[in-house]
Amino acid sequence: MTTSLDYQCGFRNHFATEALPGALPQGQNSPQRCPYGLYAEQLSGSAFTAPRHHNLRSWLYRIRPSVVQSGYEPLEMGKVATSPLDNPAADPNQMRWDPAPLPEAPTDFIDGLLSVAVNGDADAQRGCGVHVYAFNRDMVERFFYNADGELLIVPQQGGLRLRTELGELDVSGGEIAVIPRGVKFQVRLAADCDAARGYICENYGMPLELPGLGPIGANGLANPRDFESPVAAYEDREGDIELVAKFSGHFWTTRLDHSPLDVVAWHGNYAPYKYDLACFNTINTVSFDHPDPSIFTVLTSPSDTDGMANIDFVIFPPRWMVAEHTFRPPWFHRNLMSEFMGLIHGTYDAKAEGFRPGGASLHNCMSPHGPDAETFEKASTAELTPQHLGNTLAFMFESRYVFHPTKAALDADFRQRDYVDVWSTLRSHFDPTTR
Ligand SMILES: O=C(O)Cc1cc(O)ccc1O
Ligand SMILES: [Fe+2]
Repeated sequence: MTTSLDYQCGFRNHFATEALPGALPQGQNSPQRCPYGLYAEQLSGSAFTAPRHHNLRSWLYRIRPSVVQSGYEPLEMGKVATSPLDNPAADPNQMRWDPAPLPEAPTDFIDGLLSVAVNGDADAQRGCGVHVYAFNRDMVERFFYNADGELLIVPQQGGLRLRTELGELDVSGGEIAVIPRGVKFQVRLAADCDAARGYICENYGMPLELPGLGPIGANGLANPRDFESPVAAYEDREGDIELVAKFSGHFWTTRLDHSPLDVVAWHGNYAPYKYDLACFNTINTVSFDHPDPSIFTVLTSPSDTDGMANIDFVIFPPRWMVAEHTFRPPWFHRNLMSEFMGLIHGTYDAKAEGFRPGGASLHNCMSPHGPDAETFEKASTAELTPQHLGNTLAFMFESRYVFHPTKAALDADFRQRDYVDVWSTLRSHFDPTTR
């Protein structure tokens, strides 16, 4: 039996939490001596001088400071790629993949990572890596941190227990979690499952934030109070421990003689968080036409250009469809922004079949896409009564930077090489004599 976890609520609140009474220093960050003999350590997720609304840092009170580690050695991780690739291979073809198979051999979260597409430049802190994970073993004596970006984890199958320096989070299909850049953590399977699969957006750029709501007003879409961060939890454990780092596109490994999850208390606004996508307050048309999918933005990582996201995380949640005299599914389109999509469960309203839960699609900058032929025929003649689209949860990582699929993804036997055929039977219906 797993115990259910406590959380602190609110998006990026200035949290304060202690696992032992009085462990958190009061009134200052760096007392001459911290309670319980703890060490103080600041973890900065932004430049010290970032504007206040982008300034991210937490103070950690831990049993040993993070500097207590030995030297890092390179670790071969052939299936994980970072942008820019050595041989970038983006092309304008629409691409789609079936779900990555679950492993048969014992595989933990790190070994179960496979990169699908990457963009931007990790060292320049722009763009992202899109990965899928599939694993069947807990990380036990192994921990991980990522200096290249924050990790947006989108579970598709199976529950995860994320054990982080700042406390623990449980997430499963329909929820998401974000592990900030640099935070040490390990991933275990939820008690009731023996394998897990999902998607990861490794965001090299500005940390994800809630989108501005403009004329929507003060409420709606993802509401801040529905985000949950962990309470402090620590283990005082010695052993032969491995700490894996991803740094500048490469993996590195070092040994520790203790668990890095030794933070007894912390305060600040730089912390992991989770969010249940079912909490999303979906706003859509109640008159006509299919709005742009930006209306479904959960989180956004801005770039240096206003309105052009480094990454938008967008969902297509269960909702009512009520538009009158409208072709209701997504329209045919070409987009400056590049679109990577995944399906958490159910069916996506632009694709009658072929886009399977756990699968993925990539429609790069200006590559045409839209409803498949079967969806187009059905939706063009459907009776436009209010319809509840219940069994569906898709998402998109939309980016201003072109995605470069990895060689592994291009060569994967679960890639659908005939994807473009889903549109091949769309014929001309043009008749200049009939309106
Ligand atoms: O291409 C897609 O399926 C994603 C998408 C959905 C939608 O409702 C409108 C535009 C868009 O790019
Ligand atoms: Fe699209």
